[in-house]
Amino acid sequence: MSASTLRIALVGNPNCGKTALFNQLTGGRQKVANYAGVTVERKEGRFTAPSGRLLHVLDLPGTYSLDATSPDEQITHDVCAGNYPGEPAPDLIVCVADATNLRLHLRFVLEVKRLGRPMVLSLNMMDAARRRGVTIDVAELSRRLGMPVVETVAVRRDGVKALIERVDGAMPVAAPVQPDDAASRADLHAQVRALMAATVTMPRATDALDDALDRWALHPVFGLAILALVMFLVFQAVYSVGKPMTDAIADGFDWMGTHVAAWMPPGPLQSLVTDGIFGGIGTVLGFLPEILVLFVFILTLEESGYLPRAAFLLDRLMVSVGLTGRSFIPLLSSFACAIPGIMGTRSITDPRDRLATILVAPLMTCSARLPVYALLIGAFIPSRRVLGVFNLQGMVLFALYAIGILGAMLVGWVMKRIRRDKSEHALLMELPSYRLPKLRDVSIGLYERGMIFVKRLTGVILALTVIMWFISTFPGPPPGATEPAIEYSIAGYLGRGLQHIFAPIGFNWQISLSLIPAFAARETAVAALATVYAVGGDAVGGAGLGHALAVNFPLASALSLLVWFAFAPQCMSTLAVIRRETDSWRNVAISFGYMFALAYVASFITYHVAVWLS
Ligand SMILES: Nc1nc2c(ncn2[C@@H]2O[C@H](COP(=O)(O)OP(=O)(O)OP(=O)(O)O)[C@@H](O)[C@H]2O)c(=O)[nH]1
Ligand SMILES: [Mg+2]
Repeated sequence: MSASTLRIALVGNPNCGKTALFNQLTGGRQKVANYAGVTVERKEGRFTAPSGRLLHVLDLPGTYSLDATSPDEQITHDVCAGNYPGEPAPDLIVCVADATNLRLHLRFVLEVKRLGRPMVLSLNMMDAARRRGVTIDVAELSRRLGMPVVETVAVRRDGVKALIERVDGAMPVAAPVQPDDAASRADLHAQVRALMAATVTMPRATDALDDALDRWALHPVFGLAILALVMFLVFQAVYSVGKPMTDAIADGFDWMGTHVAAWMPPGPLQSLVTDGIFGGIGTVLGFLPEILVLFVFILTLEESGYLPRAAFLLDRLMVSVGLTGRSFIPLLSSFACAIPGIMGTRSITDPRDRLATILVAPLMTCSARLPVYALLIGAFIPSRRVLGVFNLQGMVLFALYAIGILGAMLVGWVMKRIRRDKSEHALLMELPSYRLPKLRDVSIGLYERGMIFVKRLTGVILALTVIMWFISTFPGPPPGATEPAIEYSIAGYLGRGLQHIFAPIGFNWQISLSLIPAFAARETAVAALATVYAVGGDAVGGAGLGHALAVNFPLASALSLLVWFAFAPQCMSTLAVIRRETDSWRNVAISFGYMFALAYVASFITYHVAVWLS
């Protein structure tokens, strides 16, 4: 590495804005959110400072202390101490502190100082500090700490100038700080108090708005009512706002498919394009608006500071079902996808709580299941108003999410019964200030999610759809065949084979077959059904797949399929992440096995009750 490159590590307590700073410096798009424990991995970025010097920046998980207690904190500890495999200690530690909460954050600054490495303190969130009337004597703080101190506002483009100027100065940027003598080591708190007294004036009252909001949000009764209302509104909105857009996209694709097909000679290629690409992929793409609406809400909630409050409210309940309040945010992330959810469990200190959370995370309805739900609900549930305001389809969607959550509670409770050590941990979690979400952050988050979806669509889902089209088309029917052509194809044989397993829960061969690609990516079940029915001669463009299903499929089977997807075994990528995060094949087997059994039994009951009732 040349002498002019500088390796900087951003460290600090959780939620002080390290990642926001990292993104601002490097132009990165790492996830920023208003709760502790967002970053759980080491992330690297680089940028060229005005002087031409190349700066390597490391964003690290937040930690309250260098005595690591959870897997994510361990990473920060190892990087700072120079013990991280394959990586020398950073040239400069930029310790980030929340200027509105220095009483807490300075303690960590002093702890890092003991490492005796070159160090700069970044007083972040200076905008919020000024607004609240906090004043800090930066020069005096710098003198007392024996290190450069700069003010930053990580969420503003010009808010990191002072930090860049500081680190872009002559090398070395900062001399190694002198560790304090052993006598004063014992009492970090006394040191913090002395520093605070000499350099910081705090306004007497804390943030009045936060307190006022918390009186409602943390109220044992109103708080829960508000939480339930928030969740309910989210699913209503997904339906009311997303559905019309979905229909428009589906119609657009149908129109395009018909026009493209008119240009092509009839034959296998035309069938691939209309049935496979436009029918299959187009149908899945149509669900993008619903997914994005869901994410507008998730991202807004994440940035608002409300989530840790919800975690507090639910802690008692979560502990009683063998989880912890700490599980709440990883489980909520699993609504996007179980993979970030499972990785988010790294901030859970207790290994058993962590494992329990990992095992139930895939029960949360991930966004890949949304197209499947939306398709089946659209086909089978009438679009009616209930009590004049609520949309029945939206209510069924909400119920499906609720089934996943109840399933997770049940499984957590059973695991708690099984495990011998029943100790519980009190929930210690910081409540961040409420914050109005920034349009820019929400837009970046939405763009990222949208791109993930489109990449899946043009990657794995497209590939699987082409394969599905191929096996549904070949081999062609023998001369003199009496059944529809698809019955003689590979898909027909495979589907009928699988049907032996799934007939007891009401699945026909087409559905049984669609479960295979769904194991790679859930949405593909929709594309696969569209392709299979299209090749089989049904019109699936626009709202056609819904009609094809409604005609070919009894209601009992549809309900059974919905319940199947609520509990269905995780996709392959989730299993791979469980393997990586727990380092055990046994956990993978347990996780897959219990979900398969749960899904099968629940669908079996649903199917037979529905048949009996109808
Ligand atoms: N007002 C204001 N908000 C900020 C500033 N810096 C960060 N934030 C907000 O603070 C919250 C936390 O920011 P992150 O960058 O995720 O914090 P982090 O330190 O990376 O947190 P962990 O990864 O959990 O350790 C987000 O809501 C940011 O939008 C700032 O300078 N001013
Ligand atoms: Mg972070």
